[in-house]
Amino acid sequence: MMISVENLTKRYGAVTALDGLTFAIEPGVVGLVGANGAGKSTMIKILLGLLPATTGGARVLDLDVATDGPTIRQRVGYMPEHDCLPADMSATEFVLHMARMSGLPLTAARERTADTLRHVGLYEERYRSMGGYSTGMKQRVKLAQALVHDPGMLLLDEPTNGLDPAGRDQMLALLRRIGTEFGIPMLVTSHLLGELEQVCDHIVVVDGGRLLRSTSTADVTSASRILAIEVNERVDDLGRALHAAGLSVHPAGRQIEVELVDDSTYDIVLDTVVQLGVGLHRLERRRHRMAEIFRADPTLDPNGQNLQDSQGAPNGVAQSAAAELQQRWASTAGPGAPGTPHHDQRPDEGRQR
Ligand SMILES: Nc1ncnc2c1ncn2[C@@H]1O[C@H](COP(=O)(O)OP(=O)(O)OP(=O)(O)O)[C@@H](O)[C@H]1O
Repeated sequence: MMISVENLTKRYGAVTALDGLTFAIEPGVVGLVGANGAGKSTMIKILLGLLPATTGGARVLDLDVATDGPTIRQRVGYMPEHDCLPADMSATEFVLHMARMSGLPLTAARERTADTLRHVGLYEERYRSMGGYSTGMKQRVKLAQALVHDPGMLLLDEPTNGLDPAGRDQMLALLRRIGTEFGIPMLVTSHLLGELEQVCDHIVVVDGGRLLRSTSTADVTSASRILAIEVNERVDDLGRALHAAGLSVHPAGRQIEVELVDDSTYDIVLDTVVQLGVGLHRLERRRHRMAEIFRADPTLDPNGQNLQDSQGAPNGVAQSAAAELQQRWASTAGPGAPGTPHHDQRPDEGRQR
């Protein structure tokens, strides 16, 4: 097991930060997701053996956090959430210092520092003072110092915090590469479920210190029976034509979704696209999204907006918009007819990433 947690409770005076958590996770890229204050940082500090549990316990790489803290911290690389970098040092000086602190001889530490900074994507800038770095560059240095001593596992606290959408995507891709190419298992925290499900093999969801769900991502995000179609023009015409051809059609922003009945559904879609003479940009099976399990069961999701990322509109909005457009395509009046509103954006579409 990479991490196992048993009946773990942590109280700070009257505040219960973790409340009787039990779960076990195999090595891989694992996400710990929860709104701000859910208890993620507390969990990481307990796993590092830096903070004692109030009751219950945990094991990391089969070591007991209560008694084996120093060994855990030798074997695990830790990226803290907050900015902790000395402004007047360069990335090279800082990461080299951390490599030396972890016990590497000077030559090896120099080599590892250069390699690690290159892996995280810091090049010429690595000789400049970190005070002038962007948030993205600082996050990369924090990641590099966690990696430099070749740890057996990583604990990363909010590595995408403060990054713009492009920076988030780059950081997530980097983490995925570290997990798969270098084979380093990791626990990464975020308050955004949508971004963790892109890169994690397993997700643990906490809320108010309690466990909501611990699940393999593949179990939840398996392929759905929905085909997404994107064309270069005349989306409404295509929607009407597919409906007329007998398919169950739903608008989805600039895309159209149809229910996949069997292989003939693909033929109908392709024939219809050819008949209309429009350009086909994309035809693919949708995957389920993890937020759907929370939408399906509101009792699991007391802080839905936080867990659902930026797509957390209530499901009813999607349903009524879909019904309206379904009607529009079924009728001959076409778009623009009175009483046919155009808010055809489903909550899981138009993601601003
Ligand atoms: N040292 C402390 N003393 C008292 N309360 C604390 C302390 N550290 C955390 N808490 C409280 O414990 C709860 C969990 O905090 P924690 O920092 O673990 O959450 P988090 O999920 O990491 O949130 P964030 O992403 O905002 O850091 C919060 O209610 C927080 O206010």
